[in-house]
Amino acid sequence: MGTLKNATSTPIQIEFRDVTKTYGPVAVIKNMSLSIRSGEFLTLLGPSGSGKTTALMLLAGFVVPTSGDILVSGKSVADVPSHRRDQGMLFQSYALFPHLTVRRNLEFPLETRGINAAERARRVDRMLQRVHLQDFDNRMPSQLSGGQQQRVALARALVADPPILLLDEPLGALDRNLREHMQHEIKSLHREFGKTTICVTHDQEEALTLSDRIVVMRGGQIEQVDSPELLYDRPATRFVANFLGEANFIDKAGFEVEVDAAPPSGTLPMIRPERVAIMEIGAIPNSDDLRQVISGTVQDVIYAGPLRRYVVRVAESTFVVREHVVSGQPIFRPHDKVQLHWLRSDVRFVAA
Ligand SMILES: Nc1ncnc2c1ncn2[C@@H]1O[C@H](COP(=O)(O)OP(=O)(O)OP(=O)(O)O)[C@@H](O)[C@H]1O
Repeated sequence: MGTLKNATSTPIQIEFRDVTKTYGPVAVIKNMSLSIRSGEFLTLLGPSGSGKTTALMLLAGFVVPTSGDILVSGKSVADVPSHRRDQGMLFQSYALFPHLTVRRNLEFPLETRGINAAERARRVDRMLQRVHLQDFDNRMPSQLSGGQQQRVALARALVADPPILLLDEPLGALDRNLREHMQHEIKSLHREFGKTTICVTHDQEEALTLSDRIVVMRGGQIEQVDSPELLYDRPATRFVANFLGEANFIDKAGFEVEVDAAPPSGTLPMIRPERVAIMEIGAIPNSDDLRQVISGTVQDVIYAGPLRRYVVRVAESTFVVREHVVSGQPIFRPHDKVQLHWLRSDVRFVAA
C-alpha cells in the first residue's frame, strides 16, 4: 500500500495475454489479460472455484495454458519449467519439509540455485533474524506453532531473493490474532524488499489490507481490477459490490432515487450501509448538502461492539444501516418508525 506512488512509470513485470485454461470441455480461466507492475502487491480475490488458484498455478508454471501466453520481464515463460522460474512461493501444497530443520528448509532454495555453503549460512541467518526466528534454526517444523511455521515458510520464499513472490492463501490456516500479526509481517516485508507479489485469497479484508490492486475473479474471468479504495467505493458490478462488503441495492424500492445527474442507463443504484444515516421521524438532517430522506420501519437492530447495525423496511426494499456508536445517539427498536437519509452524491450505479 502506498508503495506504488509512481505506478504508471513503473515497468510491467508480469503479463497475462489472453490466457485460457480448459480441463476437458470446461474453461476454468477464460481469456485472462492482466499486466502487473514491478513491486506491485496484487491480490486475486473471488469465491471458491472462480479460478484464482489456477491463475497463480499458471504463473508458477505448475499448470500450462491451453492458449495465450504469460510474459515475465517481457519474455514468454511458456518453455520455462517451474523450478527455473525465479519466484518465491508460499503455497498450502508446498508446506515446509517436515523431515528438515528450519535451517535446512531455508537452505533448500539456495542449494537449488547453486549457492555455496558459507553464503547460504549468511543468508539464512539474516532471513531468520528478519522474521525473529534466529533461535529456532535447529527445530523441526512440528516443534513450531502455526504462526512460526508460516513465518518460516515466508522466510523460505524470500531467502533466495527472487523478484517475484507468489502467495496462495498465506494466512489461511491461522486464527484471527495471528492472521493480523502475519498481515503486518507480510506488509512490512513487502515494503522492505519490494517484491512483485501475487496473492490468492478469498478473504476480502485481507485483500483490502494488503493490496495495491485487487483482481476480482468470477467464473474464470476478471470482473474488475482496481485499487482497494476504488473497488469498494466505485464497484462496477453488483457482484463486486456484494463481494467487497455489504451493499443496499435500490432495485425494487417503491420510491424514486434522487440523483444530481442523470444516472447511467441500465444500471442499478446502490448505497453502502455506512453512508446511510438513521433519525427520528420529523428530524431534519444536520447538513445543507443535497440529501434524500425517506421513512421506514425498523425490523432489526444488532450491536457489534463499536457499530450498530439496523435493518429498516422502506416501501418494497430493505435497507441495512451501519452507524458508529457514539454517546447521546437515539437508539431505535424493532417496529419504530424512522427516517433514513443519505447524500445524493453517495449513491453509486452498478451493472446489475
Ligand atoms: N486439475 C483440474 N482438473 C479439473 N478441474 C479443475 C482442476 N483444477 C481446478 N479445476 C476446476 O477449476 C475451477 C477453478 O479452480 P481454482 O482452484 O482455480 O479456484 P479457486 O478460485 O482458487 O477456488 P478455491 O478458493 O476454492 O481454492 C474449479 O471449478 C475447479 O474444480
